[in-house]
Formats: sequence, structure tokens, C-alpha cells
Amino acid sequence: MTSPSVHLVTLTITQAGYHLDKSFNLDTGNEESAQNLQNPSTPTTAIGFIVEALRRRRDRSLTPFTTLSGDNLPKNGDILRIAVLAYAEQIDPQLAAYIRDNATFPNTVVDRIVPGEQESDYDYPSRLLQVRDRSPIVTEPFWQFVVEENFTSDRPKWEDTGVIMTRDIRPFLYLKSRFLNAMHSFIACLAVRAGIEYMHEAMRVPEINLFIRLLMEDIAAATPVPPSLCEEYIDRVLPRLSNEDLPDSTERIASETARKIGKYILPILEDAYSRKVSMKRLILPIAAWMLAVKEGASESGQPYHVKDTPSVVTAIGEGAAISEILGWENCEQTQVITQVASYLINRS
Ligand SMILES: NC(=O)C1=CN([C@@H]2O[C@H](COP(=O)(O)OP(=O)(O)OC[C@H]3O[C@@H](n4cnc5c(N)ncnc54)[C@H](O)[C@@H]3O)[C@@H](O)[C@H]2O)C=CC1
Ligand SMILES: O=P(O)(O)OC[C@H]1O[C@](O)(CO)[C@@H](O)[C@@H]1O
Repeated sequence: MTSPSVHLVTLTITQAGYHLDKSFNLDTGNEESAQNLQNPSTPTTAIGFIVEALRRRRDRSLTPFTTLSGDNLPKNGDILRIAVLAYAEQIDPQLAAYIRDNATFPNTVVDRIVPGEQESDYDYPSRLLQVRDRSPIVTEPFWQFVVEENFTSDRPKWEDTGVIMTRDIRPFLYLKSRFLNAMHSFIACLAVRAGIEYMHEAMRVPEINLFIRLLMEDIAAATPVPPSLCEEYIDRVLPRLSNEDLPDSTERIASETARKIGKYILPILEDAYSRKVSMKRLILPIAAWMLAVKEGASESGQPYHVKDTPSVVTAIGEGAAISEILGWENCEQTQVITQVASYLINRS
């Protein structure tokens, strides 16, 4: 990272790798972050490495590299920049000022479904290429990579390969985080309650399929992006969600649902509230998921192995209100959300 030939450092380390609090600010109280702050020249965290490398580059009069996040975070570059500056500030305010003025953190949107590895993935390379690949990665054919034009120096000519280079990633972020990420969670929430193992199987159930299409209309009405762009994205995403050649387990998507609701679904609810779009359909999948968690089972009694924070699981088991469970007490629209959720849960 301190070599003059390095122009770009990229991260795909999941949200956990950033040590953020609920508001997406750096959690300096995190044990590993705190340890790194004590010994900044021997970092172990991603943020610690970035700051130390930028410090060494500054001291050697090298241009700072561009730091590019490929993680699913709302405005991932802005969040990374804030985290890096907060960490650097604790070490040396002058270093923080230098990074603020000289380093860049482009926002990106990475849009491609990559399910977890499974045994059958190993068949592809041997069948198609007659080679044995020990770490095949199977993805869908669709991909979209959107990168904000914000680099400190040379960058690859990604546009020649189909990457969208733009000054404003917001419309792409709205479309992907709402019609893919949130939609994934909505389908998975319904599917785990219905006892369905794969995403494409859920999309084959006529009632779920119809519900998902109606839900997309609600999301489009709540989203500040031109309707024609929403419609175009919806037309492309529906076959992706139904792709039976790429089995994606509902359990994978339903893992960490509480965190994903905060990241992907709460912003939709906030917009729905201010734009006066009904929240009933938007909350129903969350209510279904809470029932599956509470009972540890699908509607027909198949066990559901929830992968979520133990405190969330306990709170749901004890019948706590959704606002309390997800830490939404301070939201203006909390009462409405809680009332609708309680109504849906009690009715089913
Ligand atoms: N799988 C998908 O369909 C898509 C994933 N993404 C994003 O890409 C990122 C990676 O996702 P996947 O490759 O699916 O996950 P993965 O679980 O296959 O890989 C995660 C990687 O992050 C590393 N990591 C985990 N915790 C870390 C920490 N505290 N510090 C440093 N590294 C850490 C792991 O060692 C692993 O190499 C995520 O942020 C995800 O949101 C974005 C679009 C689609
Ligand atoms: O990074 P996060 O918030 O865990 O999001 C991962 C989600 O993104 C996707 O990879 C694409 O929606 C899902 O398959 C997965 O649930």
C-alpha cells in the first residue's frame, strides 16, 4: 500500500469490517479499533491499514491512493471517508486534515448476485473448461458496477469494459438498494415463514409473486427516482430474482435481517411515510419474519434457524415492539410502523 505503483486500494470486507455504529459512524469503542488506536503503526483493521498507509505515503511525499469501497453501504465512499477521518483525527489531527484535503473515497454501487458457494459449483469449470478450479465463484450473468468519478490520480479505463463512471451515483444506489437488496430481504422474510428453501422457489408461488410486484409499485411510489427508471429496473430485476439456474438460499438472504431492515428497509419506510404511501405491504414481510423468529419455525412448523443478533432474537421472543427491537424509538414514523406491525402479527 506504500508502493508508488499503487494508485487504488479496494475493499469488499462486508459492513462488519468497518466497525460502524448504528448511524454508520466509526465505533471507536470497538475493541479492535481501540487497540489499533493505541498502536497505529501496527494496524490489524482495514481502517487502521488505510490510515497508516496514507500517513507513510504523506511522509514519503507520495500521492495518496484512491480508496474504493465495493461494500453494500449507503454511500459507501462517504461512510468510509468519515470513518477514516474519525480514526485519523484520534491519532493526529494534522494527518486527518491532510487526508481530508488530499485523499479520495469514490462512492460505488456493485450490483450482481453472488450466492454462497455450494458443492455443485465445482462442476462448472470441469464440465465447461475441463479444468479443476479449487475456488470457483458462480454468479448471475447480469452485472452493473457504478463508480463515482473521484480519483486522486490515474485510474483504470473501466468505462471501456462497461462500468458506469458518473458524478452522481444516487439514482443507481436507490434502485439497487431498494429493488434488489430490500426486495431480497422482503422475499426472504416471507419465504422463511412459508418454509421455502430457495429464492426462485419463493418467486414461483403465485401469491408471493403477485405480492412482490405490488410491493415494487409501493417502493417506486416512495422512491425519489423518475418512475420510468424504476420501471426499467423492475423489469430487469424480476427475472434475476427468479433465476432458477442460480439457486440462492432464503437462509443466506434472511441472515442478519434486523441489520438489513435498518439499512435497506427503514429508508423506504421513511420515504413512504413522508410521501403518504401505505406501509401495510411494506411491513407485512417484517411481521412474517418476526413470527418465524418468535416461533423458531415456519407456518407449517419446519424449524427456522435464525442467524441474527441474539439480543434481537430474545426481544422478538419476548414480544417486544418492533421499534424497540430495531432501535427506532426516535423515528417520527415509529408509531405508525409499530401499529401496523402489531396489527399484522396479531392478525396472523
Ligand atoms: N454476494 C453478493 O451478492 C454481493 C455482495 N456485495 C458486497 O460485497 C461484500 C462482500 O460480500 P461477499 O463477497 O458476498 O461476502 P463473503 O462473506 O464471501 O466475503 C467477505 C470477505 O470479507 C472479509 N471480512 C469479513 N469481516 C472482515 C473484517 N472485520 N475485516 C476485514 N475483512 C473482513 C472476509 O474475510 C471475506 O474475505 C459485502 O459488503 C456485500 O454487501 C455487493 C453486491 C452483491
Ligand atoms: O452487505 P449486506 O448488507 O450483508 O448485504 C448483502 C445482501 O446483498 C446481496 O448480496 C444482494 O442483495 C444479498 O444477496 C445479500 O443479502
